[in-house]
Amino acid sequence: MTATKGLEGIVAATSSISSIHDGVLAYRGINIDDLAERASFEETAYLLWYGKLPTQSELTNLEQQLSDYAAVPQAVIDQMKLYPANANTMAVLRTAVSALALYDETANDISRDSNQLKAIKLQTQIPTLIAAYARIRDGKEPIAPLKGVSISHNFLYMLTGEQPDPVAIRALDQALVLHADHELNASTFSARVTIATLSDIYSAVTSAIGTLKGPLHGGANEAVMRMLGEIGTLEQAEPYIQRKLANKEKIMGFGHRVYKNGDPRAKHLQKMSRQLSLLKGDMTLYDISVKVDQLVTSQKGLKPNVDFYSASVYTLLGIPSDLFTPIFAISRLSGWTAHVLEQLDDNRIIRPRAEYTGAINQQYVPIELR
Ligand SMILES: CC(=O)SCCNC(=O)CCNC(=O)[C@H](O)C(C)(C)COP(=O)(O)OP(=O)(O)OC[C@H]1O[C@@H](n2cnc3c(N)ncnc32)[C@H](O)[C@@H]1OP(=O)(O)O
Ligand SMILES: O=C([O-])CC(=O)C(=O)O
Repeated sequence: MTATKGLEGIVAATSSISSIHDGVLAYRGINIDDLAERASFEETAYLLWYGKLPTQSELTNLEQQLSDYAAVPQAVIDQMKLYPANANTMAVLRTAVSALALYDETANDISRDSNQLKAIKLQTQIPTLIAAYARIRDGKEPIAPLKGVSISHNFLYMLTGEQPDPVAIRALDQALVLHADHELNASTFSARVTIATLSDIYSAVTSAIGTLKGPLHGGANEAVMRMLGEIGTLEQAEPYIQRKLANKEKIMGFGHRVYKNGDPRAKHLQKMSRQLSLLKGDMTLYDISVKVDQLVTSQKGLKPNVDFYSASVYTLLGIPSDLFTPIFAISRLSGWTAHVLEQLDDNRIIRPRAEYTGAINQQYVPIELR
């Protein structure tokens, strides 16, 4: 038995949800480029869950459910008020999603219908939790979700209490479409491992949130913004990147296990970042991002991944950086739960082997002789 470090190149599941072939990402066979330009996030979530694009009445029905279930139990909001003020926002989300399970009598029902309904509820409650926490930690009262608006609209509204700009709603919605699913990425794998033990969907999503949090995965978008902030000016970009590369430090938002010629999602986020900068009349953040992109691409041959330009997009939307990875979770919840449903449709516990590299034939030594 020989282990492959990081399971690189190992095919660990069959799936009909999303595919990556020759650098092209597709959800249920539809190219992400088409979806990013034309689909709403709600349509995309429907596509991932049900395997086809919704008709108008199917979409209206899903939107109605998302609107109906957006509120979260008051007890969970009250608990969030007791969390330490300096808590990590992904840790808060992980804890709050776990707490949601305690207030759902159907939490342990893993039938398909019940899990599908819980996926819809989680899809709309997670934005409510994140927005509520963002206000609580700023000493403000959470704002109740609006009825009859999209997830992107509601999230931006619940953060500020103001009606968001349609351009901001569209930008966030497109970002959510782009992040919704990505084959067997680390957090989705976590979700599948958890549900494959016949645990429950809340446990699977909690595992996935904990996995997405890491800076080698979803946590990279927040780390990108930290880096762009440290760089500060266009002139500083080159010396900063040279220093990092000379110290063999990783540049966050670059590189990918699966894409070696570039992440097909990055160009959409770059375009969005440019458009938002033009609208703002301030190109600084975009120009620094492009400079870093050029430097890392030319000097390391590494291309930006989905996390790189999403950092400037969210910042230009006025979103604080500790909410970037939670926003990724809002989107990826659709993919995680689609994978949970798929895993349970044809389940087998996921239990690979390890290549043992430790000592062998050791004797037990009594404690007084050690
Ligand atoms: C949504 C997402 O999860 S997208 C990924 C988000 N993560 C990041 O942006 C973090 C930065 N990137 C990375 O750490 C990696 O590229 C990962 C985690 C995405 C992929 O990791 P792996 O497939 O294991 O690639 P690995 O780390 O082996 O990289 C291969 C080589 O490129 C180097 N490399 C990879 N990414 C980077 C980077 N961002 N900066 C500098 N060097 C890098 C590695 O150091 C390694 O060099 P070596 O062969 O000299 O040791
Ligand atoms: O697939 C991966 O390894 C990481 C990624 O890009 C994602 O989860 O969107």
